[in-house]
Amino acid sequence: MKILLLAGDGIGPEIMAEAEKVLAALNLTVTLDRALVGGAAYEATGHPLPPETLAKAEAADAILFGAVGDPRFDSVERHLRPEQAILGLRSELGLFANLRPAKLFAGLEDSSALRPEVAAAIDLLIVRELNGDVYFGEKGTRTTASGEREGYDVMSYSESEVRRIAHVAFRAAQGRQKRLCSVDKANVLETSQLWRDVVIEVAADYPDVALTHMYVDNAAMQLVRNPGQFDVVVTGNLFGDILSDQASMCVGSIGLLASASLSEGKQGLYEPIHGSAPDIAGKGIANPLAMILSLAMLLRHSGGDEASAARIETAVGQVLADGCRGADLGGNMGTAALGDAVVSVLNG
Ligand SMILES: NC(=O)C1=CN([C@@H]2O[C@H](COP(=O)(O)OP(=O)(O)OC[C@H]3O[C@@H](n4cnc5c(N)ncnc54)[C@H](O)[C@@H]3O)[C@@H](O)[C@H]2O)C=CC1
Ligand SMILES: CC(C)CC(=O)C(=O)O
Ligand SMILES: [Mg+2]
Repeated sequence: MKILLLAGDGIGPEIMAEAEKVLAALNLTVTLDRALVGGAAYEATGHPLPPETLAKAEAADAILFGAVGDPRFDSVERHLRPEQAILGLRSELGLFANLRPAKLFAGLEDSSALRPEVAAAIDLLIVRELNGDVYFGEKGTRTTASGEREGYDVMSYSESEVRRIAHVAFRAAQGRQKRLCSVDKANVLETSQLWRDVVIEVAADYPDVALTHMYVDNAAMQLVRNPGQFDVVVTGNLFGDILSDQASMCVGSIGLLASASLSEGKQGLYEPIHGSAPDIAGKGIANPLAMILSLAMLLRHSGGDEASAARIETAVGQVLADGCRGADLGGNMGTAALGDAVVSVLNG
Protein backbone atom coordinates (compact mmCIF):
# COMPACT_ATOMS: atom_id res chain seq x y z
CA MET A 1 0.00 0.00 0.00
CA LYS A 2 1.25 3.49 -0.92
CA ILE A 3 0.63 6.01 1.86
CA LEU A 4 1.19 9.72 1.39
CA LEU A 5 2.00 11.62 4.58
CA LEU A 6 0.87 15.25 4.55
CA ALA A 7 1.86 16.76 7.89
CA GLY A 8 0.85 20.37 7.14
CA ASP A 9 0.97 23.20 9.63
CA GLY A 10 0.98 23.96 13.35
CA ILE A 11 0.78 20.76 15.39
CA GLY A 12 0.45 18.72 12.16
CA PRO A 13 4.15 17.70 11.98
CA GLU A 14 4.28 17.00 15.74
CA ILE A 15 1.37 14.57 15.75
CA MET A 16 2.35 13.05 12.39
CA ALA A 17 5.72 12.04 13.89
CA GLU A 18 3.87 10.00 16.52
CA ALA A 19 1.64 8.28 13.95
CA GLU A 20 4.78 7.37 12.00
CA LYS A 21 6.28 5.78 15.12
CA VAL A 22 3.14 3.70 15.53
CA LEU A 23 3.16 2.67 11.88
CA ALA A 24 6.82 1.64 12.17
CA ALA A 25 6.03 -0.43 15.26
CA LEU A 26 3.50 -2.45 13.26
CA ASN A 27 6.15 -3.60 10.77
CA LEU A 28 3.77 -3.51 7.82
CA THR A 29 4.81 -3.59 4.19
CA VAL A 30 3.89 -0.08 3.11
CA THR A 31 5.52 2.55 0.92
CA LEU A 32 5.65 6.01 2.45
CA ASP A 33 5.94 9.30 0.64
CA ARG A 34 5.72 12.89 1.87
CA ALA A 35 4.72 16.23 0.39
CA LEU A 36 4.13 19.83 1.38
CA VAL A 37 0.61 21.03 2.04
CA GLY A 38 -1.17 24.05 3.51
CA GLY A 39 0.73 27.08 4.79
CA ALA A 40 4.02 25.17 4.59
CA ALA A 41 3.40 24.58 0.86
CA TYR A 42 2.23 28.15 0.29
CA GLU A 43 5.40 29.47 1.88
CA ALA A 44 7.65 27.21 -0.21
CA THR A 45 5.81 27.26 -3.55
CA GLY A 46 3.18 30.02 -3.48
CA HIS A 47 0.30 27.52 -3.43
CA PRO A 48 -1.27 25.57 -0.51
CA LEU A 49 -1.92 22.51 -2.70
CA PRO A 50 0.91 22.44 -5.27
CA PRO A 51 0.41 20.26 -8.38
CA GLU A 52 3.17 17.86 -7.19
CA THR A 53 1.30 17.30 -3.93
CA LEU A 54 -2.01 16.71 -5.69
CA ALA A 55 -0.35 14.30 -8.14
CA LYS A 56 1.17 12.32 -5.26
CA ALA A 57 -2.21 12.27 -3.52
CA GLU A 58 -3.92 10.97 -6.65
CA ALA A 59 -1.32 8.21 -6.96
CA ALA A 60 -1.53 7.13 -3.30
CA ASP A 61 -3.78 4.40 -1.93
CA ALA A 62 -4.29 6.45 1.19
CA ILE A 63 -3.35 9.83 2.59
CA LEU A 64 -2.56 10.48 6.23
CA PHE A 65 -3.18 14.16 6.85
CA GLY A 66 -2.13 16.26 9.86
CA ALA A 67 -3.77 19.68 9.72
CA VAL A 68 -3.54 22.93 7.79
CA GLY A 69 -3.98 26.52 8.85
CA ASP A 70 -1.60 29.25 9.91
CA PRO A 71 -2.68 32.63 11.23
CA ARG A 72 0.15 34.25 9.24
CA PHE A 73 -1.84 33.53 6.10
CA ASP A 74 -5.32 34.43 7.36
CA SER A 75 -5.41 37.56 5.23
CA VAL A 76 -4.06 36.23 1.93
CA GLU A 77 -6.57 35.80 -0.88
CA ARG A 78 -8.97 33.02 0.05
CA HIS A 79 -8.01 30.65 -2.77
CA LEU A 80 -4.40 30.69 -1.52
CA ARG A 81 -5.10 30.14 2.17
CA PRO A 82 -3.84 26.92 3.80
CA GLU A 83 -7.38 25.59 4.33
CA GLN A 84 -7.90 25.48 0.56
CA ALA A 85 -5.50 22.53 0.50
CA ILE A 86 -7.78 20.22 2.44
CA LEU A 87 -10.87 21.49 0.63
CA GLY A 88 -9.05 20.94 -2.68
CA LEU A 89 -8.01 17.38 -1.77
CA ARG A 90 -11.56 16.54 -0.70
CA SER A 91 -13.05 17.77 -3.95
CA GLU A 92 -10.29 16.69 -6.38
CA LEU A 93 -10.23 13.16 -4.97
CA GLY A 94 -14.03 12.93 -4.67
CA LEU A 95 -13.83 12.31 -0.93
CA PHE A 96 -17.50 12.88 -0.23
CA ALA A 97 -18.06 10.71 2.84
CA ASN A 98 -16.51 11.83 6.11
CA LEU A 99 -16.80 9.32 8.95
CA ARG A 100 -16.26 10.80 12.40
CA PRO A 101 -16.74 8.25 15.19
CA ALA A 102 -17.05 9.37 18.81
CA LYS A 103 -16.95 6.83 21.62
CA LEU A 104 -16.02 7.26 25.24
CA PHE A 105 -12.82 5.44 26.11
CA ALA A 106 -12.89 3.62 29.44
CA GLY A 107 -11.40 5.81 32.11
CA LEU A 108 -12.34 9.10 30.47
CA GLU A 109 -15.79 9.39 32.10
CA ASP A 110 -14.59 12.30 34.24
CA SER A 111 -12.84 14.03 31.33
CA SER A 112 -16.05 14.58 29.39
CA ALA A 113 -17.65 18.00 29.52
CA LEU A 114 -20.81 16.04 30.41
CA ARG A 115 -21.74 14.19 33.58
CA PRO A 116 -19.96 10.79 33.67
CA GLU A 117 -23.19 8.76 33.47
CA VAL A 118 -24.31 10.78 30.41
CA ALA A 119 -20.92 10.49 28.71
CA ALA A 120 -20.62 6.75 29.36
CA ALA A 121 -23.37 6.02 26.83
CA ILE A 122 -21.67 7.74 23.89
CA ASP A 123 -20.95 5.54 20.90
CA LEU A 124 -21.93 7.38 17.77
CA LEU A 125 -20.79 7.91 14.21
CA ILE A 126 -21.25 11.19 12.40
CA VAL A 127 -21.43 10.69 8.63
CA ARG A 128 -20.74 14.12 7.20
CA GLU A 129 -21.14 14.98 3.52
CA LEU A 130 -17.84 16.51 2.42
CA ASN A 131 -18.06 17.71 -1.18
CA GLY A 132 -21.01 20.10 -1.12
CA ASP A 133 -22.92 22.67 0.95
CA VAL A 134 -21.85 26.28 1.60
CA TYR A 135 -18.20 25.20 1.64
CA PHE A 136 -18.25 24.64 -2.10
CA GLY A 137 -21.06 26.98 -3.27
CA GLU A 138 -20.54 30.25 -5.08
CA LYS A 139 -19.13 32.82 -2.68
CA GLY A 140 -17.95 36.35 -2.70
CA THR A 141 -18.48 39.89 -1.50
CA ARG A 142 -20.52 42.47 -3.35
CA THR A 143 -21.93 45.92 -2.84
CA THR A 144 -25.66 46.26 -2.29
CA ALA A 145 -27.83 48.95 -3.92
CA SER A 146 -27.44 51.03 -0.75
CA GLY A 147 -23.65 50.86 -1.02
CA GLU A 148 -23.16 48.39 1.82
CA ARG A 149 -20.67 45.50 1.57
CA GLU A 150 -22.32 42.08 1.57
CA GLY A 151 -20.77 38.63 1.82
CA TYR A 152 -22.47 35.53 0.43
CA ASP A 153 -21.93 31.78 0.29
CA VAL A 154 -24.47 29.74 -1.60
CA MET A 155 -25.78 26.62 0.14
CA SER A 156 -26.95 23.86 -2.18
CA TYR A 157 -27.17 20.09 -2.43
CA SER A 158 -28.09 18.12 -5.52
CA GLU A 159 -30.24 15.04 -5.29
CA SER A 160 -27.36 12.75 -6.29
CA GLU A 161 -25.06 14.25 -3.66
CA VAL A 162 -27.60 13.57 -0.92
CA ARG A 163 -28.40 10.12 -2.27
CA ARG A 164 -24.79 8.87 -2.23
CA ILE A 165 -24.06 10.06 1.31
CA ALA A 166 -27.39 8.66 2.49
CA HIS A 167 -26.41 5.23 1.14
CA VAL A 168 -23.09 5.41 3.02
CA ALA A 169 -24.91 6.32 6.22
CA PHE A 170 -27.57 3.62 5.91
CA ARG A 171 -24.90 0.99 5.23
CA ALA A 172 -22.93 2.20 8.24
CA ALA A 173 -26.07 1.94 10.38
CA GLN A 174 -26.65 -1.62 9.14
CA GLY A 175 -23.24 -2.52 10.57
CA ARG A 176 -24.03 -0.90 13.93
CA GLN A 177 -27.23 -0.44 15.94
CA LYS A 178 -29.40 0.09 12.83
CA ARG A 179 -30.50 3.56 13.87
CA LEU A 180 -29.94 6.56 11.60
CA CYS A 181 -30.73 10.15 12.50
CA SER A 182 -30.65 12.62 9.62
CA VAL A 183 -29.88 16.14 10.83
CA ASP A 184 -31.04 19.13 8.79
CA LYS A 185 -32.82 22.46 9.00
CA ALA A 186 -35.77 21.55 6.80
CA ASN A 187 -38.09 23.91 8.68
CA VAL A 188 -36.19 26.85 7.15
CA LEU A 189 -33.89 25.77 4.32
CA GLU A 190 -34.88 24.46 0.87
CA THR A 191 -31.53 22.65 0.72
CA SER A 192 -32.51 20.78 3.86
CA GLN A 193 -36.02 19.97 2.61
CA LEU A 194 -34.54 18.31 -0.46
CA TRP A 195 -32.01 16.57 1.80
CA ARG A 196 -34.83 15.17 3.95
CA ASP A 197 -36.96 14.12 0.97
CA VAL A 198 -34.07 12.24 -0.64
CA VAL A 199 -33.00 10.55 2.62
CA ILE A 200 -36.59 9.29 3.00
CA GLU A 201 -36.51 7.93 -0.57
CA VAL A 202 -33.22 6.12 0.06
CA ALA A 203 -34.62 4.65 3.29
CA ALA A 204 -36.85 2.39 1.19
CA ASP A 205 -33.73 0.34 0.35
CA TYR A 206 -32.93 -0.17 4.05
CA PRO A 207 -36.08 -1.39 5.81
CA ASP A 208 -33.95 -2.79 8.65
CA VAL A 209 -32.68 0.67 9.64
CA ALA A 210 -34.85 2.94 11.80
CA LEU A 211 -34.67 6.44 10.32
CA THR A 212 -35.42 9.59 12.30
CA HIS A 213 -34.99 13.27 11.46
CA MET A 214 -33.85 16.08 13.70
CA TYR A 215 -33.35 19.81 13.20
CA VAL A 216 -29.75 20.81 13.72
CA ASP A 217 -30.44 23.20 16.59
CA ASN A 218 -32.23 20.44 18.48
CA ALA A 219 -29.43 17.99 17.54
CA ALA A 220 -26.84 20.28 19.13
CA MET A 221 -28.92 20.31 22.30
CA GLN A 222 -29.65 16.56 22.28
CA LEU A 223 -25.95 15.81 21.80
CA VAL A 224 -25.25 17.18 25.26
CA ARG A 225 -28.60 16.24 26.87
CA ASN A 226 -28.62 12.58 25.88
CA PRO A 227 -25.87 11.64 23.42
CA GLY A 228 -26.49 7.94 24.01
CA GLN A 229 -29.64 8.18 21.85
CA PHE A 230 -27.50 8.53 18.69
CA ASP A 231 -26.12 5.65 16.67
CA VAL A 232 -25.37 7.03 13.19
CA VAL A 233 -25.97 10.68 12.38
CA VAL A 234 -25.97 11.78 8.74
CA THR A 235 -25.72 15.45 7.93
CA GLY A 236 -24.33 18.08 5.59
CA ASN A 237 -20.88 19.55 5.45
CA LEU A 238 -21.40 22.59 7.69
CA PHE A 239 -23.62 20.98 10.33
CA GLY A 240 -21.36 17.92 10.47
CA ASP A 241 -18.29 20.07 10.96
CA ILE A 242 -19.82 21.84 13.93
CA LEU A 243 -21.54 18.86 15.56
CA SER A 244 -18.39 16.73 15.41
CA ASP A 245 -16.30 19.32 17.27
CA GLN A 246 -19.07 19.39 19.86
CA ALA A 247 -19.13 15.59 20.07
CA SER A 248 -15.39 15.58 20.73
CA MET A 249 -15.75 17.39 24.05
CA CYS A 250 -18.51 14.97 25.02
CA VAL A 251 -15.86 12.22 24.97
CA GLY A 252 -13.11 14.28 26.58
CA SER A 253 -11.04 16.13 23.99
CA ILE A 254 -10.88 17.19 20.39
CA GLY A 255 -7.47 15.55 20.43
CA LEU A 256 -9.16 12.14 20.44
CA LEU A 257 -11.43 12.24 17.39
CA ALA A 258 -10.21 10.65 14.17
CA SER A 259 -11.83 10.72 10.76
CA ALA A 260 -11.91 8.98 7.41
CA SER A 261 -12.77 10.83 4.20
CA LEU A 262 -13.80 8.30 1.59
CA SER A 263 -14.60 8.21 -2.10
CA GLU A 264 -16.55 5.56 -3.98
CA GLY A 265 -13.41 3.40 -4.14
CA LYS A 266 -10.89 2.29 -1.54
CA GLN A 267 -8.81 5.45 -1.59
CA GLY A 268 -9.24 7.66 1.43
CA LEU A 269 -7.78 10.56 3.38
CA TYR A 270 -7.46 10.18 7.13
CA GLU A 271 -7.07 13.04 9.58
CA PRO A 272 -7.91 14.13 13.09
CA ILE A 273 -11.06 16.27 13.17
CA HIS A 274 -9.17 19.16 14.76
CA GLY A 275 -7.13 21.84 13.07
CA SER A 276 -3.53 23.03 13.32
CA ALA A 277 -3.99 24.38 16.88
CA PRO A 278 -1.66 27.38 16.49
CA ASP A 279 -2.11 28.23 20.17
CA ILE A 280 -0.17 25.13 21.24
CA ALA A 281 2.00 24.49 18.16
CA GLY A 282 5.69 23.98 18.87
CA LYS A 283 5.14 23.28 22.56
CA GLY A 284 5.16 19.50 22.30
CA ILE A 285 1.88 19.19 24.16
CA ALA A 286 -0.62 18.35 21.41
CA ASN A 287 -2.54 15.12 21.86
CA PRO A 288 -1.41 12.75 19.08
CA LEU A 289 -4.10 10.13 19.73
CA ALA A 290 -6.61 11.45 17.16
CA MET A 291 -3.83 11.28 14.58
CA ILE A 292 -2.87 7.76 15.67
CA LEU A 293 -6.52 6.67 15.58
CA SER A 294 -6.76 8.16 12.08
CA LEU A 295 -3.94 5.81 11.07
CA ALA A 296 -6.06 2.94 12.40
CA MET A 297 -8.97 4.08 10.23
CA LEU A 298 -6.60 4.23 7.24
CA LEU A 299 -5.46 0.66 7.74
CA ARG A 300 -9.07 -0.51 8.13
CA HIS A 301 -10.74 1.35 5.26
CA SER A 302 -8.01 1.69 2.62
CA GLY A 303 -5.73 -1.16 3.70
CA GLY A 304 -8.41 -3.73 4.52
CA ASP A 305 -6.25 -4.56 7.55
CA GLU A 306 -8.78 -4.83 10.36
CA ALA A 307 -6.30 -6.62 12.63
CA SER A 308 -3.75 -3.78 12.61
CA ALA A 309 -6.49 -1.17 12.99
CA ALA A 310 -7.87 -3.00 16.01
CA ARG A 311 -4.36 -3.38 17.48
CA ILE A 312 -3.85 0.40 17.36
CA GLU A 313 -7.28 1.13 18.84
CA THR A 314 -6.76 -1.38 21.62
CA ALA A 315 -3.33 0.11 22.38
CA VAL A 316 -4.76 3.64 22.55
CA GLY A 317 -7.52 2.37 24.85
CA GLN A 318 -4.89 0.69 27.04
CA VAL A 319 -2.77 3.84 27.26
CA LEU A 320 -5.80 5.87 28.36
CA ALA A 321 -6.94 3.16 30.77
CA ASP A 322 -3.42 3.24 32.27
CA GLY A 323 -3.97 6.92 33.09
CA CYS A 324 -1.77 8.49 30.42
CA ARG A 325 -3.03 12.03 29.85
CA GLY A 326 -1.83 15.07 27.97
CA ALA A 327 -2.62 18.66 28.89
CA ASP A 328 -5.95 18.53 27.05
CA LEU A 329 -7.09 15.81 29.46
CA GLY A 330 -5.66 17.44 32.56
CA GLY A 331 -2.36 15.52 32.57
CA ASN A 332 1.23 16.41 31.87
CA MET A 333 2.39 13.93 29.24
CA GLY A 334 3.72 15.51 26.08
CA THR A 335 3.07 14.56 22.47
CA ALA A 336 6.11 12.28 22.11
CA ALA A 337 5.55 10.58 25.46
CA LEU A 338 1.99 9.69 24.47
CA GLY A 339 3.16 8.32 21.13
CA ASP A 340 5.86 6.32 22.91
CA ALA A 341 3.27 4.93 25.33
CA VAL A 342 1.19 3.59 22.41
CA VAL A 343 4.29 2.07 20.80
CA SER A 344 5.30 0.48 24.07
CA VAL A 345 1.88 -1.22 24.41
CA LEU A 346 2.16 -2.42 20.79
CA ASN A 347 5.63 -3.82 21.47
CA GLY A 348 4.61 -5.26 24.82
N1 LIG B 1 -8.66 19.75 8.56
C1 LIG B 1 -7.94 20.78 8.91
O1 LIG B 1 -6.78 20.88 8.54
C2 LIG B 1 -8.53 21.84 9.76
C3 LIG B 1 -7.89 23.04 9.85
N2 LIG B 1 -8.37 24.02 10.69
C4 LIG B 1 -7.55 25.23 10.79
O2 LIG B 1 -6.76 25.14 11.98
C5 LIG B 1 -6.48 26.46 12.46
C6 LIG B 1 -6.87 26.59 13.92
O3 LIG B 1 -8.29 26.49 14.03
P1 LIG B 1 -9.07 26.43 15.41
O4 LIG B 1 -10.40 26.98 15.15
O5 LIG B 1 -8.23 27.01 16.48
O6 LIG B 1 -9.30 24.86 15.66
P2 LIG B 1 -8.31 23.75 16.22
O7 LIG B 1 -9.05 22.47 16.12
O8 LIG B 1 -7.00 23.81 15.56
O9 LIG B 1 -8.10 24.13 17.76
C7 LIG B 1 -9.19 24.37 18.62
C8 LIG B 1 -8.73 24.23 20.07
O10 LIG B 1 -8.49 22.83 20.34
C9 LIG B 1 -7.16 22.62 20.73
N3 LIG B 1 -6.67 21.41 20.08
C10 LIG B 1 -6.85 21.04 18.79
N4 LIG B 1 -6.23 19.89 18.54
C11 LIG B 1 -5.64 19.50 19.68
C12 LIG B 1 -4.83 18.39 20.05
N5 LIG B 1 -4.51 17.42 19.18
N6 LIG B 1 -4.38 18.32 21.32
C13 LIG B 1 -4.71 19.26 22.21
N7 LIG B 1 -5.46 20.33 21.92
C14 LIG B 1 -5.92 20.46 20.67
C15 LIG B 1 -6.38 23.85 20.27
O11 LIG B 1 -5.24 24.05 21.05
C16 LIG B 1 -7.43 24.94 20.37
O12 LIG B 1 -7.45 25.47 21.67
C17 LIG B 1 -7.26 27.41 11.54
O13 LIG B 1 -6.37 27.90 10.59
C18 LIG B 1 -8.31 26.53 10.93
O14 LIG B 1 -8.78 27.00 9.70
C19 LIG B 1 -9.45 23.82 11.49
C20 LIG B 1 -10.12 22.63 11.43
C21 LIG B 1 -9.76 21.57 10.51
C1 LIG C 1 -11.83 23.38 5.76
C2 LIG C 1 -11.68 22.90 7.18
C3 LIG C 1 -10.91 23.90 7.95
C4 LIG C 1 -13.00 22.51 7.71
C5 LIG C 1 -13.04 21.86 9.07
O1 LIG C 1 -13.05 22.51 10.08
C6 LIG C 1 -13.13 20.41 9.16
O2 LIG C 1 -13.16 19.72 8.16
O3 LIG C 1 -13.22 19.91 10.29
MG1 LIG D 1 -13.85 21.35 11.72
